[in-house]
Amino acid sequence: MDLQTAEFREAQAKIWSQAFSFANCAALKCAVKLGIADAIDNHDKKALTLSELTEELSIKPSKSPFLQRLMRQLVNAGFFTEAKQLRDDNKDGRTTTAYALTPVSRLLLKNEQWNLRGIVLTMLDPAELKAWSVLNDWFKNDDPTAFQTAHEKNYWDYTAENTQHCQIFEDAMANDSVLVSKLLVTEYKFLFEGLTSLIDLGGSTGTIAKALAKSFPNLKCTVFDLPHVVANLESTKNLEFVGGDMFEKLPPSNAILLKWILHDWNDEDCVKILKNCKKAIQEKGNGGKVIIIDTVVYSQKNEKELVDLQISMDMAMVINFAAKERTEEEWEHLIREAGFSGHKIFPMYDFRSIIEVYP
Ligand SMILES: C[S@@+](CC[C@H](N)C(=O)[O-])C[C@H]1O[C@@H](n2cnc3c(N)ncnc32)[C@H](O)[C@@H]1O
Repeated sequence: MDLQTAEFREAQAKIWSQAFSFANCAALKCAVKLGIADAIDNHDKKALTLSELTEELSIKPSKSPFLQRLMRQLVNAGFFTEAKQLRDDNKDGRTTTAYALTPVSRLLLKNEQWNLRGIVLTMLDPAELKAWSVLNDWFKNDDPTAFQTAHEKNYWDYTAENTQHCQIFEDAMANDSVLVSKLLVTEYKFLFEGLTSLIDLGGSTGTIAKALAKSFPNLKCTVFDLPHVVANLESTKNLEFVGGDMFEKLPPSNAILLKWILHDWNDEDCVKILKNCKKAIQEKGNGGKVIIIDTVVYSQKNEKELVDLQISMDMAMVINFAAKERTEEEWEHLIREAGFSGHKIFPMYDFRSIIEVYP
């Protein structure tokens, strides 16, 4: 092998950089856990020097040089930026470097309504990473999922038994649902007009159902999720929480919303869930619909970052659930198999699409 060819250099550089690509993820998680974005944002100048950041984060002064290295990693990855500012102690105009937020790190702020802190903490939770780390073992054993190989339980049983994992998972779901709710009650309001009842199946702690119940006071919204998820959640005038199993009989309803549900299940289970939904809608009478919010893989062919993300999300579905993200053809097949008469796809926002399904 000729070590001097461009091809060889590129190949070995690619392996090195991929083997270290976890460093950006780990640094991002560390930034969330330390609260770096909030420390910067809470400061009057909206920028902090290394010594100020060391103090604000209560970091041991002896570790300050290492904090500088973490910040370099985070700046290099585009999470933060470096700004020049006048030194407080210097009257001759000398400047010092201070760290400031970028549009990316604004999404790590605790009080930012669109924050994605839960997504970062869930995807990089040790329980999730352990499942990725046993993927090779899983390919050679009989376990249903790599998550099962890692934890000897399926994802939902593990989450039910681990309060901390349950909490960060629910936070992650709520993170995404804030954005989706906003779009549903504005740009996609027409989907809900005329409906009298809706079940948000697997609706977690109800972020979307709450937004719909508020925007449509005459729509009776029900969040139907596993009993431990909805226990102790307070119902209001047109919003109620019901604990149960989506594979069992569902309450009759005009419409059923399935957001990020079907990608957690294999085709056979999806058909069971969809058939269950159809029964619940038909029992209510008057048409009705299922509204699926999920990924339609490769629908943004020209946007490499989104395609990369969808491929990685698909791997996460393999690892946790032996399930999948689906292409338009795969969605069509599922919907037909479940006995629905038709559907329409609306590309919603980045990697999210809405699929309106008619009984
Ligand atoms: C990926 S999360 C989606 C949550 C929510 N729809 C959202 O997008 O924010 C899947 C949800 O399905 C729920 N779930 C899993 N198995 C279930 C079952 N057998 N019956 C009812 N809900 C279930 C989980 O508790 C979880 O809240």
